[in-house]
Amino acid sequence: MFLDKIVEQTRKDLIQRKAELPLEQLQQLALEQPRPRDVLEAFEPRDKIHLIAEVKRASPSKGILAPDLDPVETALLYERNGASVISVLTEPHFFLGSPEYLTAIKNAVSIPVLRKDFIIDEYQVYEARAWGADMILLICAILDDQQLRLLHQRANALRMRVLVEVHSREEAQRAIDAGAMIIGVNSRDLASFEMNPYLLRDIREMLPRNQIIVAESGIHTGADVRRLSRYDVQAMLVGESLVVSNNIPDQIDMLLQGANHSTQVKICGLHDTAGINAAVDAGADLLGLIFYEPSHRYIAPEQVPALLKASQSYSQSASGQVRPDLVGVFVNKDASYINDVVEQVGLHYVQLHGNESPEFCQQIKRPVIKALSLKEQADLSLMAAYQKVAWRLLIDTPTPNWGGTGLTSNWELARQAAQHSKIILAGGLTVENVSAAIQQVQPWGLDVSSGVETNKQKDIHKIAAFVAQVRSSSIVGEQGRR
Ligand SMILES: O=C(O)c1ccccc1N[C@@H]1O[C@H](COP(=O)(O)O)[C@@H](O)[C@H]1O
Repeated sequence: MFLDKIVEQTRKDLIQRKAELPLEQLQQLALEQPRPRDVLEAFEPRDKIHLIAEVKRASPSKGILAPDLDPVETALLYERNGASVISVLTEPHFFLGSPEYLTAIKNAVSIPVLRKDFIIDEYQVYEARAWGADMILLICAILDDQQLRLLHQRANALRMRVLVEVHSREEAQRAIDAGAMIIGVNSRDLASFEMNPYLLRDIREMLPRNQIIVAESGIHTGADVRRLSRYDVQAMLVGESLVVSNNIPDQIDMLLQGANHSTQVKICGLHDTAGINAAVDAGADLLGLIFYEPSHRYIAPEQVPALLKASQSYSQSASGQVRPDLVGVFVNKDASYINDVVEQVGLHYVQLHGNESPEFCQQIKRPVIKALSLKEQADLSLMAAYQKVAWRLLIDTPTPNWGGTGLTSNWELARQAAQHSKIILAGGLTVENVSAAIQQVQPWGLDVSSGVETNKQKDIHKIAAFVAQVRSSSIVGEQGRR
């Protein structure tokens, strides 16, 4: 197994390095270094997704990636184009990294530098500092709790920050217990190299809101980074897609713009396979299911698992394509009922479209999208209380039927709301008006139902056209799609 192999090799290498340079001398070198750069400051502002750009020539899962890569030139290019931190592989056998790269890069750039390696011994923590690192990586999978704490403390004593990498709920809990302030969720299993694109979605809720969360591995496309915006991470660590790119500035721009300025699309009121297939194929980000009986779009919760299974594009999504997230829409239902449906259906988000109070929102076991109807300026004050408890606010048209009426909402009020919060705009959106809505309101996301229907049935052509129109109207479209 790769992890065993690399740890064994690292132990062998360490015996030699310790013989060449005893720990006491190394510690002295580490202490003589200028104070590390401020990593936490590099991740400001916290509501932006920052880039940790990696200098990597090879990887054991992909082989040689960039044989001719110039580490310093590459790092400088990363910095010039908006990276917040540079990650440098120092492992020589499997990643073709080197300590010299780290020191040379540290001397060339003015942003913090991460030593990316398989650290199992405090000797390596002192090495990192002596070579100029401002931050180290600690991988939960190769450390027990005691080692994790000890190495974390050693790094902090040298004023370095630590990126603690996890690949499961258990490891995430261990990272939290060890006091990690920066937690990296690696979608790649380092034992099998298998990717789990849903890992971040599955464990994001258990990660503390005030910690810095870093998404790691498999970040290539506009769709990949748009997903990160849904999981509220503060940074993404990207190596491969940068070093293999023939235009690094454009690739960085696509990643940063996509993560921070793309528009999410929710296709709502889906209740048949044709509609679900069309929404998935079009590249919708969120699929909405209406659990409000009076609606013609109502679907019974117990029917949903079979429906999703029967929808080929959802159940057997093409390789590289990640399934959209599921949103359940409820109107004034009991919290216990909603929480049961969440489990039964496997919902990722709950949309509350009635008179639910802020306190009610807190009883829901998934992130809440709270729908608000803004009639007049004064209604904007409603936002403050809900903003604290809801994951996103959805601005819809005020109507007696709660929603899904095809009536356009007040875009001017929505525009003002969008200045304070990441809002989802709903109500009367169509392929014809959606570009203007994006331009005027600049919402985080869009939600459409009536506008992609013909005769009250989802229209697969309208769904495709709507999503395509959003992608071409947003600052960031689908460039970079694999
Ligand atoms: O679509 C419904 O039937 C519905 C019923 C009750 C609450 C909300 C409902 N839909 C929401 O309405 C908007 C879409 O509006 P439009 O049809 O595009 O005008 C969206 O938020 C749906 O979740």
